[in-house]
Amino acid sequence: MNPIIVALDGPAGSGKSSVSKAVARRLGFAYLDTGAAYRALAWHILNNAIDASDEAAVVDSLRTFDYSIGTDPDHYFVRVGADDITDAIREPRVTAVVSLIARVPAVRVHLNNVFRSLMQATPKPGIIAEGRDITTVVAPDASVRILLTASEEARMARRSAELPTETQANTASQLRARDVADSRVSDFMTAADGVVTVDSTLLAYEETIDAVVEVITSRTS
Ligand SMILES: Nc1ncnc2c1ncn2[C@@H]1O[C@H](COP(=O)(O)OP(=O)(O)O)[C@@H](O)[C@H]1O
Ligand SMILES: Nc1ccn([C@@H]2O[C@H](COP(=O)(O)OP(=O)(O)O)[C@@H](O)[C@H]2O)c(=O)n1
Repeated sequence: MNPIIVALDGPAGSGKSSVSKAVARRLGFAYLDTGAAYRALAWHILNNAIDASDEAAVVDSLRTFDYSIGTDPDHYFVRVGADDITDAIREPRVTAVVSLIARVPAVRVHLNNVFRSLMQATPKPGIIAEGRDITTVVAPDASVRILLTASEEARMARRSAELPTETQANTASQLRARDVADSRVSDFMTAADGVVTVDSTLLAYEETIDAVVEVITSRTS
């Protein structure tokens, strides 16, 4: 049987990764972090000293991009070849170049095919895939489509709490710049037709999980 697909989009720091992972655990679903693939490609490019602004070189680097990701929420990992880069892809040097490579159309086409294969191959009854364009481009026919939002202030406070070595001002300006760059590629600030918005600004973390689970169960049972 085809797995139930849940598509979830939103801006940086809205809670996509942490909430999707927790929701997947609760429902016995798999979890697909699509941003990790863009981050892994950015890491691969830095690792091979390729200029991230050179589109042709970025596209060429896909030939040697041997990517794998864990979709079990309890065994999450990100690898390129034999390198485990689960933590390395969160480093600010990777975050700083990821939007540059994510704007390249051939990169998006390549990764979207990877995402669709991973979703179809899940051994679980469902999979929750999160990113920027899952509800609109990667899986517009998903059974459930959600936009997870939060005010810019809340998102910045959350990201700052995760990156204690960075100054708050640095984290905020990087997050803002990335949202601006990313929103030129995908519209993840407004819900497309049929997409349910969950605003987490005034919700506690557990309440956000409950709200997303409620949207999914009300549409799949
Ligand atoms: N109400 C909330 N909803 C979602 N996340 C929250 C909430 N309150 C605090 N957080 C925290 O904010 C952070 C959001 O980060 P993350 O899940 O990586 O977001 P994204 O994947 O959208 O960038 C996590 O550390 C999460 O625990
Ligand atoms: N579906 C997606 C997911 C991520 N991305 C890109 O990948 C980057 C990292 O995504 P992420 O989800 O890990 O970022 P955070 O929101 O967790 O900070 C984004 O800034 C986008 O440039 C994308 O273009 N499309």
